[in-house]
Amino acid sequence: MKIYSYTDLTKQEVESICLRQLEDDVTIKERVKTIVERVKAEGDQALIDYALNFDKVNLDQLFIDQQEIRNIASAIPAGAKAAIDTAYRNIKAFHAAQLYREGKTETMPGVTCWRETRAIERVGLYIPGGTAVLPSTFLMLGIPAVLAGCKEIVVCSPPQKDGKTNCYLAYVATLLGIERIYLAGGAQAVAAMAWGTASIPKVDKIFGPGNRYVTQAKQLVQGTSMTAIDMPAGPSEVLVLADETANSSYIASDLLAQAEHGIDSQTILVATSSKIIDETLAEIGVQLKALPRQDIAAEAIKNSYAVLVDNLEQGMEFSNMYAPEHLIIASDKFEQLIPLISNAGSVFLGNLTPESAGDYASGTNHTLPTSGFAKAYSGVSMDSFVKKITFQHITPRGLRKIGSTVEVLAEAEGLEAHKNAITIRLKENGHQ
Ligand SMILES: NC(=O)c1ccc[n+]([C@@H]2O[C@H](COP(=O)([O-])OP(=O)(O)OC[C@H]3O[C@@H](n4cnc5c(N)ncnc54)[C@H](O)[C@@H]3O)[C@@H](O)[C@H]2O)c1
Ligand SMILES: N[C@H](CO)Cc1c[nH]c[nH+]1
Ligand SMILES: [Zn+2]
Repeated sequence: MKIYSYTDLTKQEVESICLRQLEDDVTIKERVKTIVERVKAEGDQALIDYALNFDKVNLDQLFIDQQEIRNIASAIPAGAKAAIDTAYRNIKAFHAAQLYREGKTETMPGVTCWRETRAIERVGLYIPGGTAVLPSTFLMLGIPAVLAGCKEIVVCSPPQKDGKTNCYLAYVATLLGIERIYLAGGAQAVAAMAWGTASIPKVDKIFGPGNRYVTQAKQLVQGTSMTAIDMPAGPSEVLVLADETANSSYIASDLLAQAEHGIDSQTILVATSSKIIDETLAEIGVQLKALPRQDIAAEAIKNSYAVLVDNLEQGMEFSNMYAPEHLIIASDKFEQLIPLISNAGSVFLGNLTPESAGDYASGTNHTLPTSGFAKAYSGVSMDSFVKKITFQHITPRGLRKIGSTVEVLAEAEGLEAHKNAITIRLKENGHQ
């Protein structure tokens, strides 16, 4: 882990840290373009070939059906079933609370405007399954999709070694009432959902996190097919902002939790003293040894940073520039920092609030913007699965009230037909 002093960094150095530019980004872009083009041209056959190539699985069918999902789900251990049930309830409660009906506004007497919500009809959920299968992501995407009332929910996840999916994912499918899981991963799954293949239906919007291939593919299909995406939700990131009230063992555990996702995870420690940084690095060394995925985590930590700041406010200034997917404020003084947060995907307050709680079970969504996109995007929520359609209605009184305003503005823009759409109505209704 490289250690910097914030005050010694030049503006360019800060910008370069915030860029998270990884060396082979260009190669990934080219590889993804080839994969996407091939799926578009060859459909299912390309998916079968890529499953063999990347996932080392020979597939004779690209999905598992409801009966098979039920069979696989029945093997889930009781403890895991109970934990998934609890997470399901909490995530559902938090998302259901986001469902509210807006009122109507009378902008002028007789001119009424309002919005109504409609579900996006066909949604595609990508559930990562490369280095780890993530049933938690299935909950995070499936619960709001079902609550929103999406008619068709297409689920893709990489095939596992036995050419199927695991019991945790299958159990979540039964909870959500999803009857089919498509066995496709990576950029090829994203391309399949964007254009459709003989087996996998085309969708209107693709959701879900994934590695750099998945994230790049989502960004590519967004610009080239009639498919929207939730946001770029790539390799996991955490920024821990710590002061002397923090516990270095906890900080180390939070950094390692995201580091174990993949070697390109970004784990940043911003601390108000070098003592915290030194103690955390020592703790990381100790805790790493006990991790089954220590090689992955060690590599991610090696590529990460610690930044020494003068105080928490300066730390927030850096954090806002970095715009982390997850921000943990490891300080008892978190209350006073909340108003200073302008860019972050999801925030974890105080020393007893680990990111893992939000990753799995507290209720908030863990599908969040990475790579600095937290400056402009929100994480997945109920809003992601719906469109808001505006409506308006004008009465005779309203027409009289608003008529001349529209006529004058249309004339100012030189758009006579626009003006006439008002004038003709005013005349017919005897007002001019
Ligand atoms: N931002 C978020 O909200 C969020 C949430 C959860 C997970 N994540 C991230 O999701 C990622 C999951 O990654 P993963 O790899 O475990 O699973 P994944 O499902 O995203 O990717 C696996 C697929 O990648 C493809 N692939 C692998 N190597 C390839 C290569 N050399 N060329 C082309 N394609 C290749 C394969 O098709 C494979 O099936 C992690 O980086 C994790 O940090 C992010
Ligand atoms: N930390 C991930 C989001 O970046 C979500 C996750 C799923 N499982 C464990 N963690
Ligand atoms: Zn995580």
